[in-house]
Parts: sequence; structure tokens; C-alpha cells
Amino acid sequence: MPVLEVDNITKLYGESVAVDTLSFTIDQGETYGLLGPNGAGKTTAISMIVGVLDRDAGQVRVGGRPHSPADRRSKALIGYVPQDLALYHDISARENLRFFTKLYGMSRAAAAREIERVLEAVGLADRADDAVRTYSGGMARRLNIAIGLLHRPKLLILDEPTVGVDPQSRNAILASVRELAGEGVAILYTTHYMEEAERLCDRIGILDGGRLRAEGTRRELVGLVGEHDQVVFKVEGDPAHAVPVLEAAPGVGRVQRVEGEDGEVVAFVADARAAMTELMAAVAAGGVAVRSVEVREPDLEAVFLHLTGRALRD
Ligand SMILES: Nc1ncnc2c1ncn2[C@@H]1O[C@H](COP(=O)(O)OP(=O)(O)OP(=O)(O)O)[C@@H](O)[C@H]1O
Repeated sequence: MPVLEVDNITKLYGESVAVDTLSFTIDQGETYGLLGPNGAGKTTAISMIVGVLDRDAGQVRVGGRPHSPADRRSKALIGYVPQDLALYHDISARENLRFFTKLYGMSRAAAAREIERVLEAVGLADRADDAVRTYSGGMARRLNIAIGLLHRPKLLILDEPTVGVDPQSRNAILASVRELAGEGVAILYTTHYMEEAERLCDRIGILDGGRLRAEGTRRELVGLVGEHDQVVFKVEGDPAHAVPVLEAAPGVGRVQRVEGEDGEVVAFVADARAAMTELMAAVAAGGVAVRSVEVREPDLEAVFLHLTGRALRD
């Protein structure tokens, strides 16, 4: 049973549809990325899922039960880390966390244990007693994530957690997300960074104009484009000789000489990994001396362009 089931949620602002019949599910230990440009509807979708924003239509189930903010049982399963920070800047990270454990009504012993655990999880243990005002933006964001983890949620929802953070904090955030997923937490992660979605997420939903244009693993999404893997050969001598040899090789769709690149020839294949052994054998049999081989796969940028006709980064 999925930890999160989102079923046709919709939000209207006047005439405009911010989120349009959005559906997806997330399993235990799975990281699901909602990828879309600014204004795609990511924050609106998340706010409806968490329950801080009313839905105009649709259902959300968490842990198999219909979720509403009034339902304490399903609420206890969710850890929500919004874009806005909710921290006290004049006290330390540890004191901020202690405040939230009191809010959750945790016992002293449980609070002490959970505070250490979440500080470790986000890599802030060594700065835990410093005032938050001395933190970088990225460290403050990590503390915000720590707060979302205090009650051991089964579903962690992160709204663009790496926007405007330093590279060190960004890496720490990505590492903590991976570790939490490894412990079985289901993760909903929104981002407009293609590389993050590719690196982190098991499955990705591409959101644009409030609608889910496509979803799947990176490989499935890339397959939608119909664009092929590129196997780039650097060859000795005249590359023209390599062209007919590659064209005749099994699994090769099209062969192209790269403009300006001395001795570079590209073979387009459906699946480079599957085709590689036969391709190399054909090249050797054809007497082509290869200096190097590189595989380039189409990326999510190409997928977004294919689906929407626009670039992901405007
Ligand atoms: N309170 C509101 N009233 C009217 N329109 C809104 C409101 N909040 C959001 N919108 C509109 O809904 C659409 C989706 O916005 P949303 O903030 O969910 O996008 P997003 O993908 O999270 O983008 P961002 O990364 O910029 O936050 C946008 O067109 C936005 O202008």
C-alpha cells in the first residue's frame, strides 16, 4: 500500500487553474520528485496535500486513510518542510528543536534522543549550540528539515529545499534525503533543478501549468522523447571510414559525423548499454581503430522540451 495517494486534486484561483486533477502515489522508501518551472503549481499541490490549503476537488490518503489536517493520526505520519523558515534566530538549533518537542508533547527522554538523532541526520550536530543567527542560509534550511523529522514521519514533504543554499548544505540535504529514504521514509521532493531530480528521485512527475505531463523513472521519461542514446566514437584516421561500418552495425539507427570534432562519429542507438558489446565487435571487424568511446543519454531537459515545447530553465 502506498504511503501517499494523491487522487485528482485541483485548485482554482478565480478563472485560472493552479493545479489540475493531479494524481500520483509514493511507496515506502521511495523518493518522488515533482519537477517543474516556477509557477508550475508545486507549492500549491504540496499545500493541498499537507492540508494547509483547501482543495477544490480530489482526495489525499496518507497511510491508507483519508487525510485532513484535523485528523491527528494521518497528520502524525507527515513531516512537512515548507519553503519559508520558521525558526527562532536568537537561540541555538538545539533550543529551537527543544521548543518543537514541547509543542509535540514529547517526554524529556524522547525529546533528548530525537533531537540528537535529527541533528545528526542533517549534519548540524557540531553547530547545535550556536545561535541560529550565525548560520548560513543553507544551515538554517537544514535545521528546518530537522524540525520536520522530530516526530519520525513516514512521509517527508520538502518544498524546494535547496533553493538559494550553499553547495555544502545542498550536498548535506541531498545526502540526508537519501539516507531517510534508505530507512524507509517516503519522500515527496519538489524542485525546478533537473540535476537534483535526476540524482535523487526514484520516480519523477513533470508538472507544468498545474498538470502532470508525464511521470516515471528517469529512463522511462527519457524514453518518451524517442531520442536515442548517443555512442560517441573517437577514431584513428579518417572518420569517414567509420560511418558505413557503424551504419551496418546491429541496433544502430543513424550515424553522424560531428562538425569540427576531429575523428568523432556518433551512433544513435535505442539502448547504449544493451547494444555496446555488439557495436564494439562490429567496429573491430570493420577495421576501425577506436581511441575512445563515450555514451551520452538524453536528459530530462530534453523531455521537458519535448512535452511542453519550452525549456525548463527560462
Ligand atoms: N494565492 C494565490 N492567488 C492567485 N494565484 C495564485 C496564488 N498562489 C499561487 N497562484 C498561482 O498558481 C500558480 C502555481 O503557483 P505555485 O506557487 O504553486 O507554483 P510553484 O511551482 O510552486 O512555483 P514557485 O517555485 O515559483 O513557488 C501560479 O500561476 C501562481 O501565480
